Amino acid sequence: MKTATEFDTIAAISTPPGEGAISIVRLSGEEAVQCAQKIFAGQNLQLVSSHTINYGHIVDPESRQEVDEVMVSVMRAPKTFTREDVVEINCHGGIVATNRILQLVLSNGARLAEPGEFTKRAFLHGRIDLSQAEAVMDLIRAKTDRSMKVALNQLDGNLSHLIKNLRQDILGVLAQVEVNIDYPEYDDVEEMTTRLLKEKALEVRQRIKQLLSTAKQGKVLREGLATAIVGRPNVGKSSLLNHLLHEDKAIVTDVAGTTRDVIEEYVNVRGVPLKLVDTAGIRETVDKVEKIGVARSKHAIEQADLVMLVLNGSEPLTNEDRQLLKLTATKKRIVLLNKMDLTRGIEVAQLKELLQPDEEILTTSVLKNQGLEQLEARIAELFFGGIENSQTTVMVTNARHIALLNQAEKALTSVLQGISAKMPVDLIQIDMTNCWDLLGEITGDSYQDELLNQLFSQFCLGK
Ligand SMILES: Nc1nc2c(c(=O)[nH]1)N(C=O)[C@@H](CNc1ccc(C(=O)N[C@@H](CCC(=O)O)C(=O)O)cc1)CN2
Ligand SMILES: Nc1nc2c(ncn2[C@@H]2O[C@H](COP(=O)(O)OP(=O)(O)OP(=O)(O)O)[C@@H](O)[C@H]2O)c(=O)[nH]1
Ligand SMILES: [Mg+2]
Repeated sequence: MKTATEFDTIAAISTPPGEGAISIVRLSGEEAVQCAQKIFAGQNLQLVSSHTINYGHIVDPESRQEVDEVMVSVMRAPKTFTREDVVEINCHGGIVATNRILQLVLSNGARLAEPGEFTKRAFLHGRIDLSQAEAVMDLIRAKTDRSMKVALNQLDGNLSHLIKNLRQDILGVLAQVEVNIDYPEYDDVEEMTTRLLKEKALEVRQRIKQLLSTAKQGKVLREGLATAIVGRPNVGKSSLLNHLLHEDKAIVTDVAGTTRDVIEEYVNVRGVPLKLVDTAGIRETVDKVEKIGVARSKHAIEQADLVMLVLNGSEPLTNEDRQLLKLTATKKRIVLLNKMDLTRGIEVAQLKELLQPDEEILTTSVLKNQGLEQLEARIAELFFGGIENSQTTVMVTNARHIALLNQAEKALTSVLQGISAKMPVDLIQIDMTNCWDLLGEITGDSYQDELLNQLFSQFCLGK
């Protein structure tokens, strides 16, 4: 068998598997048009203008059997997704027709594309850089409008521009340092040179730190804000979870201690991705199973980005409530007075003394569906209040980028340490150059084949 190369004409089904209105079999490479022409009855695809879509039929050249009625797009290099000749066969979306067309293409000069190979070619041919290629995948996987915007922003090259500018700056300084060393014009050239390096290292490190701070927000966008619903037994925690989920996921009864284990669910509240964790009510308990649940609730509080502390508004504050208030005091939290449909039994003034001075209390009745709009608004406010507008700011969301930025930051710290320790300039230069290299790995200005293989293998087939 011939080994696969980056020069082969590749083909894959680019639409999701299964039944659909239309499916696309995509080809890319030098022989894409010729290959499609062999199985196409209609216009001569080798003669049609580029970027046209052409009606016709797919015919098996061996059996002369008609396979499907199709529309075929012909897009010639270089203005294409891969910068190679691209042909897209738009067929009827059945599994059989689509697979047969793929088989025909494969027996007429194309080989099956590896996952992500189309996008890999777009990268190898310089249409997009590595961070943009990674954004393509993020875009497909995006679960909310917000994370979609962040990915699109990265696909548009905004992170790339930022990184490229930083690298340009570093390169400028490195060049200046070379000149100073080779042609010392002044006596204090040594001092001038280190000052230059120091200024630039500080400036770039500041910008890297700023980028890294967006990573935290990005993690929330991707993974959801870990939100623990806590409170003593029977206050309505599971009812609240069910309300936010719009389904009866957790068992709700009037028996205290109903929830025994931690329940985790993902919801989207006004564009905020929440990873909701319903916990067992916390109280001093003798029941062994419940005890374990309580320990897990405490753990859930520790892990949470946000805590919703539910109190029963119809009863006086208990010791458990006070303990929970204490346990969650340092957390970002929303305090809910639930069961407001019943007569009020809680002393609000007393409760207020246990809260932060500016902390609001939300009154709700999950049973009567009251006060829950305000809760949703509060969640959105807490979340977006801490997040900069991602349409204008670049956000770093990718683990590989974060790791490289952290390393680049360390390299700059070494530069600064070297300067304070009065190390020779050429040693300091090494750290600075290292930083330049590390940043280059984000955009793929320098990369190893192994990385490419690993990255693109995570893509969908046909992408
Ligand atoms: N049918 C179809 N739809 C698709 C894609 C595709 O490949 N085929 N895409 C793929 O995933 C996405 C669109 N992305 C694309 C990005 C660049 C180019 C492209 O041809 N770029 C050229 C020329 C641009 C121009 O004409 O101005 C270039 O950048 O040189 C095409 C598609 C989503 N929709
Ligand atoms: N009157 C009133 N009853 C409510 C309200 N919210 C929940 N309940 C009721 O309170 C009882 C307990 O609700 P759950 O949601 O199971 O409470 P929980 O906090 O999950 O309880 P545990 O799992 O035992 O810790 C159920 O009978 C609910 O219908 C409310 O706003 N008003
Ligand atoms: Mg419960």
